[in-house]
Amino acid sequence: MIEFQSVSYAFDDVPVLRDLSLSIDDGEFVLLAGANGSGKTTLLRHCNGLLEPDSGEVRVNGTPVAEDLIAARSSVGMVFQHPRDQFVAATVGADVAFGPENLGLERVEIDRRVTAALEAVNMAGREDDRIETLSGGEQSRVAIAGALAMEPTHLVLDEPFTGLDEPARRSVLERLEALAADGTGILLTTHDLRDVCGLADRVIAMQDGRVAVDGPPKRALGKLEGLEVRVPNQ
Ligand SMILES: Nc1ncnc2c1ncn2[C@@H]1O[C@H](COP(=O)(O)OP(=O)(O)OP(=O)(O)O)[C@@H](O)[C@H]1O
Repeated sequence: MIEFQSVSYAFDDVPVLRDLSLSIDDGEFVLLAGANGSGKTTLLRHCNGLLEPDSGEVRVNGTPVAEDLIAARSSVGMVFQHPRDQFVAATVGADVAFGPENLGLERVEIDRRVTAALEAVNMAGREDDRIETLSGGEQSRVAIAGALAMEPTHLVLDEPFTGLDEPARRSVLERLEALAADGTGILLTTHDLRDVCGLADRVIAMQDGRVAVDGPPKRALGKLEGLEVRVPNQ
């Protein structure tokens, strides 16, 4: 479970998260929507301690993030908006292995995780491919594999569909659906709910650093007017 308890955060004295409380259950598939600048990315970056609240607390599986950064970073896999900026190695296998290597795991366990993570994103056997030669969709899936290799309880993705064409988008969506079905909690930001909200358990929309709407998609969709979110035709 990821819990935000009265979290406030400001960049240079400009409030971005305002007394925000929220909890995300294990296995829940949550869409985080809202206008540009409403605070979505800032919220995500609190989930594994990339940012720390000015006040309030974030807990992952019961432990305050600030108390145990390694536990938070192992439990919450993070996939950033531009996966290209996230890669640390030249080949797929080396990149996906990087996180487990940093946990100090045995080689055999690292290899097992890399194999499983690449299978989970439909990239099995592509360890030796150079990342620069992959398509955008394949790069997104490798970035997801890198997060999965940490065997997180939650996967947090910032606009994972940016720049992807329809087949790539579909492929990433299918992977996320399969992961959610296997019990991984998913939290993803998007401005466009049109083909994701069928997969989600819950839609949260932010406005000015606060939760403006929170509920199951059917209930939330009717309340999003004015929040700059594309919704399916109803
Ligand atoms: N590093 C930073 N320094 C100063 N201000 C920042 C920084 N990062 C974000 N902000 C500001 O914080 C506010 C919230 O930004 P954030 O990226 O969380 O919004 P968002 O909802 O993810 O937006 P988008 O949909 O455009 O990605 C914005 O006003 C932004 O300008």
